[in-house]
Amino acid sequence: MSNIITGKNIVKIFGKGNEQAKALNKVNVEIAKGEFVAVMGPSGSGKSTLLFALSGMDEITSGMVKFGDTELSKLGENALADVRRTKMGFVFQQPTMLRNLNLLDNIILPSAQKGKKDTAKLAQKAKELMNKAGIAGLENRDTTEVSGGQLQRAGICRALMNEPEILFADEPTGALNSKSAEEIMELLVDINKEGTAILLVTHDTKVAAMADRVLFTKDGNIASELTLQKFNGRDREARCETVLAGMAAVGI
Ligand SMILES: Nc1ncnc2c1ncn2[C@@H]1O[C@H](COP(=O)(O)OP(=O)(O)OP(=O)(O)O)[C@@H](O)[C@H]1O
Repeated sequence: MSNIITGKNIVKIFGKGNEQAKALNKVNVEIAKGEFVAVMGPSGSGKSTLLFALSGMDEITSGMVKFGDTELSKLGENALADVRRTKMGFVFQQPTMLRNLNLLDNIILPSAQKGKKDTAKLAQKAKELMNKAGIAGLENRDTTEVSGGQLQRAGICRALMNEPEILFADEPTGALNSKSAEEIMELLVDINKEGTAILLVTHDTKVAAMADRVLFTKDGNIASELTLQKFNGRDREARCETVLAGMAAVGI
């Protein structure tokens, strides 16, 4: 299977002189098209830095990141922004929404910014996604009038508006209770089944256990990885135990 993301010898150093921190130290990583990969590791081990490097959100110090056949560092700022906007989706722990817009408008806003697309079509698409995400009927709600889980689902709908090839998610369930976290994960599993690759950073074993593969980071590198069967809605406990054993094996 061909890769959607290929990272080779990625080094990321923050700061200068005595203040330098090597957040990534020669990381090699490949993500196949349609694959669901979770990243776990101790705080400060480089998980978010890796996600930012692989998505072209942050420049790397050395090494290479490819999206398909395109080397991200060779793209100009506008071309890189275009790849991110049209081929990648982003979900963070706290979705950033504009408070003076309702949920539907927040979902379509980034896609509407280009000014070329028909707003009615975008609204239709957003409604379809909201339906799929279980938040149909909340279109006109203010962002302060929905739960954290509903807001995160809206954030995921927004990330899917452009039908990305890969979704980058940094602790998408980190601010949610366990029931909402599970619902978000089920939504991500469904999205992945439809073909969108996912790279997800998490501290939660249950969340990582739904991925096809788990990368364990330690001291700025991938210390080990675990390949699981495609999640079929069953064997959650056994999968969690496998992930826990994987963590223990690398001492995290
Ligand atoms: N903007 C920055 N400036 C300086 N150092 C940074 C910056 N961002 C991250 N770092 C450092 O890089 C290392 C990796 O950070 P990163 O945020 O990737 O870790 P993480 O595994 O995602 O941690 P957490 O689980 O706590 O979110 C840490 O030592 C961190 O202090």
